Amino acid sequence: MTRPTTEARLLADGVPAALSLEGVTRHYGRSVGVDALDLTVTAGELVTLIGPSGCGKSTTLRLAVGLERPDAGIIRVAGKVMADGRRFVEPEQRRVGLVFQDHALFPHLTVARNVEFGLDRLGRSERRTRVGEVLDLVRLSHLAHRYPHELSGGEQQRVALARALAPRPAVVLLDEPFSSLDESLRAQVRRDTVATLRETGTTGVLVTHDQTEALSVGSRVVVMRDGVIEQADTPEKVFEQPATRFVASFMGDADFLPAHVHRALLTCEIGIVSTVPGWANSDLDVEVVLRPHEVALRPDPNASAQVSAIEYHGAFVLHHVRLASGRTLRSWQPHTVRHPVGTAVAVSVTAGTTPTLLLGDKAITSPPPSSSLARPSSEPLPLR
Ligand SMILES: Nc1ncnc2c1ncn2[C@@H]1O[C@H](COP(=O)(O)OP(=O)(O)OP(=O)(O)O)[C@@H](O)[C@H]1O
Repeated sequence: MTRPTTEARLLADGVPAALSLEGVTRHYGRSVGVDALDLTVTAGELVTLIGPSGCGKSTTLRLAVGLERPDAGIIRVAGKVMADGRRFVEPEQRRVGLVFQDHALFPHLTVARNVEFGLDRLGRSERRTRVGEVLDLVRLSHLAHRYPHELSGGEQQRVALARALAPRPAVVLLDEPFSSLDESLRAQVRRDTVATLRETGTTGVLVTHDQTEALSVGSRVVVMRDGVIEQADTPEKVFEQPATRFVASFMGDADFLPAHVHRALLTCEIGIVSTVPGWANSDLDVEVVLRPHEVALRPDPNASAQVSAIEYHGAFVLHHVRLASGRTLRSWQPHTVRHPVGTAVAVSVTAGTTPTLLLGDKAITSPPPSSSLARPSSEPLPLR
């Protein structure tokens, strides 16, 4: 990712970014926590942070909240420097709220006292008013006098959110806040949490392991790997236009086939995939990324591809198809369609698909100069 300029750390109307990390590095001996990380979260954004275990998600949160000191780089909250080579602001002075996976409520304090905990700078009546406001916000006023062990997991999570929001932080960091909840509760608590953050215009950074959660919750998705950001983009771009091979395979299922672009026509083992506008004069070997929802199947006794496995997922059935080359593609089919293992199938790409092309491990959107044909052709023929 390119380093943000000073301007990029400001919103158009001059409001500073809620959180920015510039060139932030934190190593632990020989292992990399984060490495020269640049991340800017604008006020009101809800960013999801995702990546494989050990990629530096928690380190990023710990640095932002002040539980870690960076080896290098600058961390700002609401435009103010929290950490750089000289300064280090303690966590309680940062205006950064934190919600943990295990909620981390004080077991000996009631709900109201838990929420009141970070409000010691307010007078008693202001504290009470604020506690009432945030408990109303998370719809828990009626449980204000209960203790954490008298609450469900979802209610505990709402108390943790209320406690984080009470001091009006510039940004709330949520470290896998739903992962201790069972699946049916998780979706509801997630919806409530996102609604509360949006309703209050709170800036949030949410760490998750769950690709669907990252895509559905975030206004922007940040994909990390080995302490660096691979791609930070809208959910649609991260899924539909992954910047790298890693992002393509980490954010959803993806298969890769050797392919060729010649005069804007993209072909691979299964035939013509699509046209590639703007590549009229190109001749280049690439790889094409195909996701299972983009792959269509039709039984055809003369076809060389065969269904090699099927997985029933409820609403959809995932078909694994072995191509003549021995490579495998996957295809989602509706639950009413099940081609038994061994069925010969014709494989094609569903209409309207604009697949990602890879050159090495990077996606390419325009033809490299080296791919140019000596003799230019006219524009590509449209596909029928
Ligand atoms: N206190 C520490 N001492 C040594 N190494 C650490 C320490 N904290 C983190 N690391 C290392 O830094 C890297 C990033 O860790 P981090 O906890 O940020 O990853 P993560 O993306 O949050 O992983 P997970 O998804 O498993 O929680 C890992 O290689 C980890 O082993």
